[in-house]
Formats: sequence, C-alpha cells, structure tokens
Amino acid sequence: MSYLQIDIDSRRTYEFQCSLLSHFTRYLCCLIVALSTRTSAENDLPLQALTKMAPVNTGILFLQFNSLATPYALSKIVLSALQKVDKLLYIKVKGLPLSETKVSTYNRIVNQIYNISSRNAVDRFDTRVVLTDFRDSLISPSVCVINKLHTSHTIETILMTSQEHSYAEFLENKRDGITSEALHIDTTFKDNDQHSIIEHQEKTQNHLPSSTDEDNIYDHVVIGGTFDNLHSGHKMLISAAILRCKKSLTIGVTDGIMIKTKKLWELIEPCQTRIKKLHEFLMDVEPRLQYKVVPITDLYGPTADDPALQLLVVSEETQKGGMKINQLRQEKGLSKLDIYSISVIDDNHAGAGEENKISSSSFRKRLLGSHIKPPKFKSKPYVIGLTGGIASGKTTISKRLKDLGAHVISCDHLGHLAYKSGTECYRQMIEYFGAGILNEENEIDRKKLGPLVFSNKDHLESLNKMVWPEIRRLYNKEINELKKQSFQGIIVLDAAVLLEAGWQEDCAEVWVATVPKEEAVKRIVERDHITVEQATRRVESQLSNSDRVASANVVICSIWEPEVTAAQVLKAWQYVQEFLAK
Ligand SMILES: CC(C)(COP(=O)(O)OP(=O)(O)OC[C@H]1O[C@@H](n2cnc3c(N)ncnc32)[C@H](O)[C@@H]1O)[C@@H](O)C(=O)NCCC(=O)NCCS
Ligand SMILES: Nc1ncnc2c1ncn2[C@@H]1O[C@H](COP(=O)(O)OP(=O)(O)OP(=O)(O)O)[C@@H](O)[C@H]1O
Repeated sequence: MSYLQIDIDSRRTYEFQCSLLSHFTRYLCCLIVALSTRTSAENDLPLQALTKMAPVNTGILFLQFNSLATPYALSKIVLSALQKVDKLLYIKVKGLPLSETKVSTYNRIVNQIYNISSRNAVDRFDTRVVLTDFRDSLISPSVCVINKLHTSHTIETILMTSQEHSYAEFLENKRDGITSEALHIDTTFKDNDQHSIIEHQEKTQNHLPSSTDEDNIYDHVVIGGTFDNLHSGHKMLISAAILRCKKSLTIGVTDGIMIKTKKLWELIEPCQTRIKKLHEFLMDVEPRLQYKVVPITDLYGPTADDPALQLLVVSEETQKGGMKINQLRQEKGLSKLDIYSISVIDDNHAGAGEENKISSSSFRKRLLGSHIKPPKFKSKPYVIGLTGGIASGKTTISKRLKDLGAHVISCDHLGHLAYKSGTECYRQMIEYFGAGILNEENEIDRKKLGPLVFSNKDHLESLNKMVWPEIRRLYNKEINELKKQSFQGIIVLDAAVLLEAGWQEDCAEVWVATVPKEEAVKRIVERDHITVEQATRRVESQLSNSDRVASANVVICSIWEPEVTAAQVLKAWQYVQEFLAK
C-alpha cells in the first residue's frame, strides 16, 4: 500500500483542525486505530447471526476505503446497507489515503455508489455520499480535519463494514437509542457476478472531454440544472463538481420560461423549493464550500458575466450548452471555462414510453395518480373534489370513478338546477340582470346571459356570488340525503370551479385533471367547432394548471391513451380504499 491509513476522527468527538499534528503522532494514532480495529473486528458476529433490526427510515453506512478493493466488494456492501434502511442512507467512506490519490478515483467510487443505489432501491429512496473526507484527502492531505458529521435528517441506525467503533459520538443529529450493526459480507468474487461488475465499471467511468484533465481541481466551479426530484444523475453531477472545487460552487437553477417546455412542468416544484432542497443536500454532503445557488432564466446564468468561474461540469447530454457558454464568454472577452462532462446514468426502472436515462420527467409521470399530499381527513361518506381546466378529462374521469363505485355529483348539473325558476338564485339574477335574460318560457337563457358576463368581470363575479352558494347548498343537500340512507362510500364532487368557489373545504382531498394547454385547445376546437384563438382565450381565462396542481392531493393527466388515464384513476382509487380501510 502506498498510503498511510489514518482514522483519527473516528476516535474523538471534538471538532478542530489539527494542522500542527506531526506525522509521527499521526503514525502512532494510525497504529493504535489499526490495532484496535483488528481486535474488535475479530470479535464480530457474522451478519446472519445478528437479529434483524426493526426497519428504520434513515441510516448511515461507514465504509472503510480498504474494503473497497473491487467494485464488486463495494456493490455487495452498499446493497446490503440499502436493505436495512427505508428512505435515506448516508454513506461516509473512511480511512482514505493521505495523498497520491486522484479525484477520478474517488469520483468513480461516488458514481458507483449512486449507480448501485439507483439500480437497486425504489424510486424515492435517497442516498447521500458524504464528500468531506474525499475533499480533505484531495485538497489538504497534510491537514487533519476532525469533523463531527451534521446531517439534516435524524440518523436512526449506524451500519459499518467492521465493528471497530459505534461511530455514534461523531453524529450530531442522531436518535436516542441509535442502533448499530456490522455488515459482514462475503466479498469474494463469484464467476456469475462478472457480467454485473463489468457493467457497473463501464457505467461509472466518466466521459473524458478534451477540454480538461479529469483530475484538475479549481477554485471556482459552476453547474446548472432544474434539479426537480433530485436523483442519482443530479447527485453525480453535483459530486463531480464538489470534488473538483476548492472554494466556491455556483449552481444555476432553472426558473420561469426554462421549465415551461418540460413534460408535466406543472408538477415541477417551485424554484425556491428546489433551491432549498438542493441546499439541504449540499450541507449534508459537504458543508464547507461556499455555495451560490441562484435561479436562472436562460442557459447561461452567471456564466455569462462572472470572470472568476473556471470549470463547468455538465453531462454528455448538456455538453452543447457548455459550448454555447464558451462562445458567449469569448464574445464578451471572458476566459473560456474548462468543461468536465459526466456520463448519463440509465434508469433500469424505466417503463414503456419513459426515457432510458434517469430523469425527473419520468419521476413526474410516476407521480400521476399517486397521493402527492395525504388526505386532509377521514370521513364516511368520503368526499373527493374533482376539478380541472376545460377539456382536461374531468367527465371521463368521473365516469370511471362511477364505474368503480363512487357516487358522482356533477356541479355542472346542479348549476342548471340553480337557474330554475322559483329558486332564490333565479330571483337574484332577474333583479341584477333584468328580465332580458329570460326566454319565452321565462327560463334563464344561457345564450343571453353569456355575452353579459363574459364581457364584464364585475358581472361575472356577481353571477358567481349568486350561483355558487346555491350549488353548494344543493350538493350539501344531496350529501346529507346520502348520509340519511347510511351511504358510507365515496362521493365525487365533479366541479370545474371547485377551487375558485372554495368548495375544497368540504372535501377530504382534491383530484386535479390536467392536460397541456395546447392539447386542451385542440380538444375544444374539435369538440366545440370554434377557432384556435377562441379556444385559447377560454383556456387562458381559467385558473392555470399549476395553480390547480398546487392544491392537489392527486394529479391525473389525460394526455395519453384513455387506458393510461384509467390506470391513474385506479391507482388513486386503490390508495383511498386502503386509507379508509385502515
Ligand atoms: C439548461 C440547463 C441548465 C437545464 O438543465 P436541465 O433542465 O437539463 O436540468 P436537469 O435537472 O434535468 O439536469 C441537470 C444536469 O444533470 C444532468 N443529468 C440529468 N439526468 C442525468 C442522468 N440520468 N445522468 C447524468 N446526468 C444527468 C443533466 O444533463 C444536466 O446537466 C442544462 O441542461 C444545460 O444546458 N447545462 C449546460 C449549461 C449550464 O450548465 N448552464 C447553467 C450555468 S449556471
Ligand atoms: N386520455 C384521455 N382521457 C380523458 N379524456 C380524453 C383522453 N383523450 C381524449 N380525451 C377527450 O378529451 C375531451 C375532454 O374530455 P372531458 O369531456 O372528460 O373533459 P372535461 O374536463 O369534462 O371537459 P369540460 O370541462 O370542457 O366539460 C373529450 O372529448 C375526451 O374524449
């Protein structure tokens, strides 16, 4: 071995920089650590003999660098750890060499961990590889930094590759009664694993672009992205940047027009939420860098005028963006950025019609029909508010729900009842608009009313004030009648104006039907035989998809074949059934 293994920070809880520690003292420490490690490790029970721990949400795996002799060993250890934690696994690699190690070596380990995790864990599983030790080993190998690890989530269990120490004292944010377990894994190479190892190795080799040496480290690094549903591809990009960064990392996060061309963009979280989540991830993996996380509304962001930036990290699919940036910088007399490019990581969970690579839009598609927010309350009967823009598929969805056994109340139908002569609403409307809105049978004529209200916002508002309370009274009457008949099932309140009228207050949850604006316009033109301009005006006069999605417990998108819509409805329906049965 060409390095000294030093593991002082796993012996003490205090946090200080011991730059004055002599090599001799360090060597002694190493010796003590190495000896104590061996003794306790020998006393370990084999994994099979350990009682199975209760499932926990968050854990940390302390991995010894020298146990990673092969990608196979790493795979086996990480896979084993993934099985013991439900939601979030931190991974900290200990015992790194003090010098002569390359960024690319560490970067490959990090990539491999993310690759294994994304291939083997469920979609929403969150793996976070702590980068502090890697950076210490790369940037200041002669300075021993002793850190207490602070994580944004409470750690419930500690996993290790050998039972040398509980490590609990090095965690700032840990559950009382934290458990620990040594993973004893047979990392002996088996012939039939050859294929998967070669595959892993290939996937985790970084693409080496011509403009930069993959082992260079820079003061000021920059990356950009949308970072919606932060996934392994993003984490690899961010890690590649952090490992090559000494002082500041600038991150441009797309906003505004940049996101509106993306699939299911209405489901993308607001820019400030994405920035907050990104920041939380950065603080977990390497809190000691200076981060400048800023919204961007074009592909250049701060690279258009920041002279200090030196390296841009991209992926093979966004390299072109890097070239455009350098073209602009050259035109402006700024220095060109070195460009480091990572490989794109594939998604082995990809379903039909999804991209091959891990992508946020596939995640968004998988969110359709699932409960993005839990129901507000449990009740019997159980009222679901179904809403959505014009031609978004509400009627089709409510028919499907009726087939599944729901009692559907159409607020459109109740609106017609509210206009009937003899109601309070009828009386108010004649008083406000005059008898000119009546037909020969003294019924309210919608064709006469339409031009009056759609040309005047105040009139429309007044009309809504008269009609909405009447509709609410009518649906409550129907719900109460169902209650009297001991109906215990699910009631669907199909209401285009559910959110505008505030009726979501009466619902345990809200389902929102969406289609992209262009598709809604196309459907309206075909159905109502009006012009594209007229259809566009109708769509634009309503609440936007993203406003509706903000209030949704479930989002259903009807852009694909009817069976895809039906599958989303069934998924959400089954969740509600399970929720009510609990
Ligand atoms: C215009 C940009 C920023 C928009 O980002 P985009 O919407 O693609 O972001 P997204 O969140 O999807 O991805 C962010 C980054 O992660 C990479 N990435 C996404 N998925 C994967 C994956 N499966 N494997 C590896 N990398 C991935 C993307 O290629 C991108 O580089 C970007 O695509 C681009 O052109 N980047 C190069 C220029 C740049 O960085 N500009 C901003 C400077 S501040
Ligand atoms: N995959 C799909 N899912 C649902 N509807 C679809 C789908 N594909 C096409 N459509 C069509 O879209 C149109 C609008 O659907 P629907 O009538 O259910 O919408 P809506 O939201 O009730 O509309 P409105 O509020 O204008 O009455 C219909 O003609 C429907 O057949």
